Parts: sequence; C-alpha cells; structure tokens
Amino acid sequence: MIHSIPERDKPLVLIIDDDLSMRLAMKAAMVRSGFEVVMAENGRDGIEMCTRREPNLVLLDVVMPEMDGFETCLAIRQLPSGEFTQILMVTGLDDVESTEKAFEAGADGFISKPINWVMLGHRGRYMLRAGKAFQELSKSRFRLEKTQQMAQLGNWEINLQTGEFSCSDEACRLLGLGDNQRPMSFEHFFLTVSAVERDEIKDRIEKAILERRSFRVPYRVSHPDGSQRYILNQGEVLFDDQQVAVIMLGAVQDITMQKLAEEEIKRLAFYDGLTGLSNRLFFMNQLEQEILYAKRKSTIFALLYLDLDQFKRVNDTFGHYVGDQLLKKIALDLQNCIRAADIASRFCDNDLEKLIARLGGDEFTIILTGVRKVEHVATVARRIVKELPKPYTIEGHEIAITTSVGISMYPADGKDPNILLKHADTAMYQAKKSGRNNYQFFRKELNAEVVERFSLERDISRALDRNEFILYYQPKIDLRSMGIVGAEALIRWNHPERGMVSPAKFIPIAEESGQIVGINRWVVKTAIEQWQKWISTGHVPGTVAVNMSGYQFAQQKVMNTVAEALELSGLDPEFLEIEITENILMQNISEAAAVLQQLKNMRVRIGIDDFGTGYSSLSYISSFKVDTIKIDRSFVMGCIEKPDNLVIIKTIIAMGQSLGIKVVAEGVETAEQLELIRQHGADMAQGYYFSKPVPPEEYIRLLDKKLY
Ligand SMILES: Nc1nc2c(ncn2[C@@H]2O[C@@H]3COP(=O)(O)O[C@H]4[C@@H](O)[C@H](n5cnc6c(=O)[nH]c(N)nc65)O[C@@H]4COP(=O)(O)O[C@H]3[C@H]2O)c(=O)[nH]1
Repeated sequence: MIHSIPERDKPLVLIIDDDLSMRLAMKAAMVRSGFEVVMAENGRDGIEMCTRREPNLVLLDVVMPEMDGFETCLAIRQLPSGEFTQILMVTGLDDVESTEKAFEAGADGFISKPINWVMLGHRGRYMLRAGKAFQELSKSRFRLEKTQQMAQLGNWEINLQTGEFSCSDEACRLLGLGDNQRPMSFEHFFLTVSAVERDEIKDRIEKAILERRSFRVPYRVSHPDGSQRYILNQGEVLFDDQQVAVIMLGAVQDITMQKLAEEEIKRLAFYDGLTGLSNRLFFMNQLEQEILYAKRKSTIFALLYLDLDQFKRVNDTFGHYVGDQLLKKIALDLQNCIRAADIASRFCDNDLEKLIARLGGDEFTIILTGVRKVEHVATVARRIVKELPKPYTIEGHEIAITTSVGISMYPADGKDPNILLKHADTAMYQAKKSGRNNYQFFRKELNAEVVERFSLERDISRALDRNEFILYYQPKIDLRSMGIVGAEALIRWNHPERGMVSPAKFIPIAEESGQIVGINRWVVKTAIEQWQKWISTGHVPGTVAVNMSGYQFAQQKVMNTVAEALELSGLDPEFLEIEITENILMQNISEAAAVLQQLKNMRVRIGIDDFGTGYSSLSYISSFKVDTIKIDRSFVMGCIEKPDNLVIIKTIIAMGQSLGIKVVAEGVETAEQLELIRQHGADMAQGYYFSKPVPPEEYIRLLDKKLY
C-alpha cells in the first residue's frame, strides 16, 4: 500500500536546526514563499514532528548535537510517510564528501550556507513539484504491479545490445522461481519449464531473440509446491530511430485456468460422458489421422467394432440405470483387456497402441495400431471375446453379457474412415450371425488364416507333453581334415495329423506366444543329454550347436536353462555352442552382451548364425568374444552365380581369420560351392552336400563311419 503525503493549499515545511536565528530566518523566507512552517530544534523532535504532521518538505541542518542531519534524514525515510517527503539539507559545509553522504542518507537536495533567502522558497517549490511527480510515478507503478498480479501477468526485458536482463517479481512468481532463483539472465527463465519441453521451448525462444523477432510460446512450468501451471511467454522487439533492435520486451502470463477450461470443453465435445471414452466425433477424427499416418509410413492397422450381445434385454429387464452401469464397467474392462493383451503380446512390444471409443448405445470401437501381423489383431479380439463375458454384479443383479467383434484392416479393407467402419460393422454382423460371442474379419480368408495359426498354437502347447518333438542333427565338417567336428541341433515336429511341420513355420508362432521358452529348454536339455550319453559310451561327437531365439535371449532365461542342463548331465561346457542370429544380437545389444559374457564365463562356445544378413561389423561382433560365425546360406547357395555373394563370402572369411574367429559356411549343396569356399579359406562347412539334418542314430552312424 502506498502512503501519500496530504495535498495542502499551503504546503507544510518542517525546519530542523539547532540554531534559533537560522530557524527564524528560514521560517521568514518560507512564509514569504507561501509555505506554512513548523520547526524543531533537534533531530529527535524533528522525527517526532514528521510522524505527527507529515510535512511536504523538510529543511534539515547537517551539523547538530546528539543526532546529526544525516542520521535524522535516514530516520525520516523509514517513517510511513517518509518515502515521499522532500528533504533539503542545509549546511555550512561545502565539501564533496558531505554532499555524497547526504544523498546516501536519502536527501533529495542540498544547499550550502550562506543561504540565498530569495532562492530558498523557489528551491522548495521546485522540489515539491519533483516530489509530486515521483509520488505519482510510484503510485502508478504500484497500481500496475497490483493489476499485473490480478491478471497473473509478469514482465521482463532484455537489452539486445548488452544482453542485460531484468524481470518483475510477478514474472518470477508465475514461473515458479523461488527467492533464491531470481533470474540474472534469460537462461534462468527455463529452470522450471517441464523437463520434456525444456530444450524445445528454450531453442524456440532463444532463436526468436537472436533473430530479433516477436514470439508467443505457451508451455508448462513446475512450481516449488509441486503444482504445474501453464504459462504463455511472449516477447516483442523495440527498435530505435535508426531501426536498430534495442530492447526485447516480454510478458509471461498464467493461462492455467484458460487451458483447463479448454480441456474441459474438449472433454465435453470429444468424450463420452458416461464412460469417459472417446465419442464418435473424436473417434472419426482419430481414424482419419490414423489413416494419414499409416499412409505416410506404409503401415497397417485394424479397426475393431464391438457390439454387446442382447444388451437391449439388460435395459428392458433391469432398467436404464443398470444398463448404464454395465456399460461403464465394460468400458473399463475393455481398456484393461487391451492393455493386458498388449503386454502379453511380446511380438508388438507394447507398441500396439490403442484408441477405444463408444460410438453410442452398446457399440464400441477400437483402433489397433503398430500391427505387424493379422494374428496379433486376432489375439486381441480373442482376448476381448474370452474375457468380457464374466458376470457383472450391478445393484444386486448378476448380469453376464457377451460381445461380437467385427474387424476391418487398413488398407486392405478400405482406405476411407467410413468404408473401414462400414466393413468392420458388416464383419460384426457376421460374427453375430455365426452364433455371437466371437470375432470375424471382414475378409473371410483372414478368418481361415487365424484359425490355422491358433490351432497350431494350441497344438504346440500339447506337443511337448506328447513327446512330438524330435531333435535332428546336421553334421559340421572341418574343411582341412574333412571329418565331422560337430553338429547343429535342429528341431522337428511330428504332428499327429499334419505330419512333419517345418520349424520355419512353428518356431515363429512359438516365439510370439511365448511357448519358445519351453521348447528351447527341451532342445538344450535333449542335446546335452544326448551328447553326454554318446561321450560316455566312447563316441567323439564333436560340439553341438543349439539355436536360441531372440525372445528368450532378451529375457535372459537362456542362462538358467543352459546352466541347469549342463549341471544335471555333467557334460563339459566346451562341447556346447549357443547359436544366436546376428539380428538378435544387434537388436538386444545390452542384454545380449550380458548373457554372452555369462555363457563365456561358463566356458560355453558362442556362434553367430545368419551372418551377413544384418548390418553389424565383424570387428564389433568380435568384441562379444564369439567362437564361430556362420555365413548365411543365401550367400553360399548363390556364390557360383552371383559374384557379389562371393565378394561377401571372401570378406567375411578374411575378417574372421584376422580376428581369430572360425568361419562356417552353411548351405553347401554342391561340389563347386564346396571347392570355392575351401579355396577362400573357410574353416568349416555344413549343408545338404554332406548331409541333411538327420535323426540321432543316423548322425552317430555317419560319425562312426568317418564318412568325409
Ligand atoms: N536349402 C538348404 N537348407 C539347408 C542346407 N543345410 C541346412 N539347411 C537348413 O537350414 C536351416 C539351418 O538352420 P537355421 O539357419 O538355424 O534356421 C533354423 C532355425 O532358425 C529354426 N530352428 C530350427 N531348430 C530350432 C531350435 O531347436 N530352436 C530354435 N530356437 N530355432 C530352431 O528354424 C530354422 C529352419 O530350420 P530347418 O528347417 O531345420 O532348416 C535348417 C537346415 O535344415 C542346405 O544345404 N540347403
């Protein structure tokens, strides 16, 4: 609050001087100039008089006993009315030091004795005019600060020539800058900007300042009490007469209320009041965005259309209130269902983003993005159909409800939001027609595909218990001795109805469904037991290489499996080689490095499969201390016809030699291929030319015959 000095017809002057004659002379001069006069003979009385009478002007002698003029001046300035009282110091001293001292004590003016009595009154009047202007200025600054506080507005400025920066208290408060964080430079302004936005915001504003152009940037800041506020920071350049940018003036404004109101409006316009899910309007908008994105990135996505089966009966039987509560619970379960499917679906690593909407009544839609295979969509649909029908208890009624789901895929089933929606709706009616509580793709052939996949997935889970897997071994030949030095273990599935199923078909399914963990455990255990059995019966089977899938590798589960099997069998770990593909290694570098190191510590050998198909460098791979690399069979099989392949083979072999890593050529089918890779110095070979993968008894026969 500003304390102002009363306006008077006759301004009041207080004369403080210990010399009576001086007091009287000054009084006479001031009365002549139209002032009303009061007097005090020392500093203490003068301060007391000031407090009581609030004079407009004080004539203050410097040299006085007890309390001198400087001390008195300081004390007057501390009074509530003292800020605007004009103080003129009168002294016999005419030296620079006391002039400075007077100004430091807060005096407004200074005159020396002998006094020009005619001028004294004029001087007093000038000072009152200046004082009045100062008082007005202070009042208007105070009012400005108050209104800025009310409007939650702060200001700042930068001198563009010197870089000097200043800002108002309100600006600091709005930005959540505490007392000890008062910005000394513009840089400090960004201290409290939310971490995610900080760099971008800072770049944008600093760029505008550098380029001398106006800006208007909203962002979020964190206050010391933990709350978040929305701030609008804007700046404008001021130019001088020569059009040189001199100052950038800025304002920060708290727009939190405005933002919250906007969000509320958006919520009301775009979200369903009952369930909190997106409404039709927002959904259609989102669908359009998704189409644009998928088109740009050449990705696919799915649209699921859900309709609760016989929901009308719930409404008719139990009333609309119960119906509404059921819809709310289902909306919640749908979200959980998709989230869980998402997490369970390792194939999509949580990037199966979703958008769930309620179109109206009992109809829901879901957009599934990040889809790589149609089966992933079926997994989600299956989960919904399986998990939603649990009984819900509402108002004491137990209600079980099922749902039918129709699915359309972008772009195969439509490239326009309405068509996609129509086709998903059509598919949903198909699902209803075929007995409800199931899902259908718009294209019939997709239904067949997913049925096939899920039936395989179901069968894989039984295959281990039913002993349907067999391990075959494909010999690995040393190209110097031409003898068998080991084998690669390759799984075979003897399906009761389908016959032999290729691992190329079922391993990817097992990987996606997580069943690969059990399968690999079986493979490692079986191979190790087999090897230990052969060794203990006097055979020399060489090393056995076992394939490890990426999923298992990333989970580090491979370690337990290997350690357990080695310990149980007592096999020397050096007989075992773990093969991982180059791509798996490069996708999970940090996890892979840790697992490979642990395997090395156990003295297990490490092989890199399919080498040459990825983008890694051999010298990088060698840092993982691998023992062998296998040139991918696509290069070996085409090495005669395609000179490029030969160049790759030669390079891999040469690098392998220089790094002390053994190189295996895989997929050797002909004598020419063998000759070529031998010429170029490969250490080992594997392929149909020597032998296909064979059952254990056949492998031991080949081994004992020393065929090659
Ligand atoms: N055309 C041709 N092919 C040859 C020749 N020599 C070997 N092959 C085949 O090439 C594949 C080599 O295995 P891979 O690259 O590890 O590729 C394997 C591997 O990724 C995976 N797999 C097989 N068994 C297992 C296993 O026990 N565990 C895991 N995780 N994956 C396995 O399935 C893939 C396919 O296995 P398979 O069908 O047994 O196919 C085997 C093998 O039969 C040749 O001269 N010409």
